Amino acid sequence: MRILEIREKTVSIASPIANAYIDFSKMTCSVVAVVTDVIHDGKRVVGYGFNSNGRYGQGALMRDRFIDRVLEADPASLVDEANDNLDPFAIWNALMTNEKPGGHGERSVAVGTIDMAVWDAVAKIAGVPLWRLLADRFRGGVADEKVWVYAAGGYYYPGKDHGKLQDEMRSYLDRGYCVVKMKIGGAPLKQDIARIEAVLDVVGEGSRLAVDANGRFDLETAIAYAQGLKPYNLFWYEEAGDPLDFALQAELAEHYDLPMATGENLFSHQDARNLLRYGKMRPDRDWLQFDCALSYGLVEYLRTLDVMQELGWSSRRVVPHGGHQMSLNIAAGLHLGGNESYPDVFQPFGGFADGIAVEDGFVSLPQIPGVGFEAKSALYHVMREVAE
Ligand SMILES: O=C([O-])CC(=O)C(=O)O
Ligand SMILES: [Mg+2]
Repeated sequence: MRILEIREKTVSIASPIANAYIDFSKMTCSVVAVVTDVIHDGKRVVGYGFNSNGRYGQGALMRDRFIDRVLEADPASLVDEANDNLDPFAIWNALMTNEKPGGHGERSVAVGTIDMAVWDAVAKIAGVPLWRLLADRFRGGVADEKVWVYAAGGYYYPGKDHGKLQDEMRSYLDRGYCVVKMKIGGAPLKQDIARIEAVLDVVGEGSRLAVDANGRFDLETAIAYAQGLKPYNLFWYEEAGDPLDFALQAELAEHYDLPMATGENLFSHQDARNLLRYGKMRPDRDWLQFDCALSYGLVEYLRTLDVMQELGWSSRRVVPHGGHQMSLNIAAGLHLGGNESYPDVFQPFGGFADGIAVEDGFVSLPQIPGVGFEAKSALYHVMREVAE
């Protein structure tokens, strides 16, 4: 059993939307195909992956060094004999050969995307959905049958008035979501408060609305927003300050005792550990948003979950960023708290399998082998082209 080829194609996910920090007018995303020599039911097993929005395509890094390290490794060293399958941990070690620690930069995105495709292949070779494989290998066979999801959107874009923002949020509720998320920090506080009130008119209660500042604020602004947001009792206040400014996060906790969330831009278990050690995040109410596709993949995610456990955090406090099916599988198989969803933006990479409806804020899982990409036809169409 061996990997024959790893292909990458960078595709556009450009759109006119903006958060408080970036616009997505030139956003791209890597799609990866890991082609194996395994034939199942007359068909070659190919694993697929893609990186989450917000970081750009990583084809150059993959071609410069990561892909060759896997292809040049002794194929026997990449096989897990006990499970008669490819070994994602050995493949991860091959990917990271001659990489120094620290300075995680964006190589974690390149590795995370390839790792996603490896796990897709591994679950396909095993003939089971990835969430089932993860529950069997790491959680004594117990998987969640459904996963809580929230609808992320509420971006800034030209001409988006309160009416359009309200229509967007109403359409998420109509599609079965109970909690929605909107951007803040791209307009002055007063205007953002008016946007929040407009959305609350639609969703009803603050407990059904999360807000995301995308790391825009300095401490003073973060505190001013905290004070402005407090009366609304929101679901969470996300990424107020720079993702690596743990002192800001810790200080903000002195001014805001309601739930906060962060972590989507921490790309390693060491960075996650620093957040939990120094950021004064509170395990009884705060949320962590580490995204495997950006942070060295599932092999590293298992380490991050271990770090959380060591520091007294339940895995139920993680709701990953990225709105992708890989995290949905991890959420169900490894007992996370839920998953982000982008019902409308970042298509065809956002959203879940065709025909799986959101009911009372929960989705069920695809039953096909692998991550489930083949059950989302618009996405699979893009992926298949990379393998062909
Ligand atoms: O706008 C973005 O970069 C995405 C984001 O922060 C999120 O989904 O939480
Ligand atoms: Mg965010």
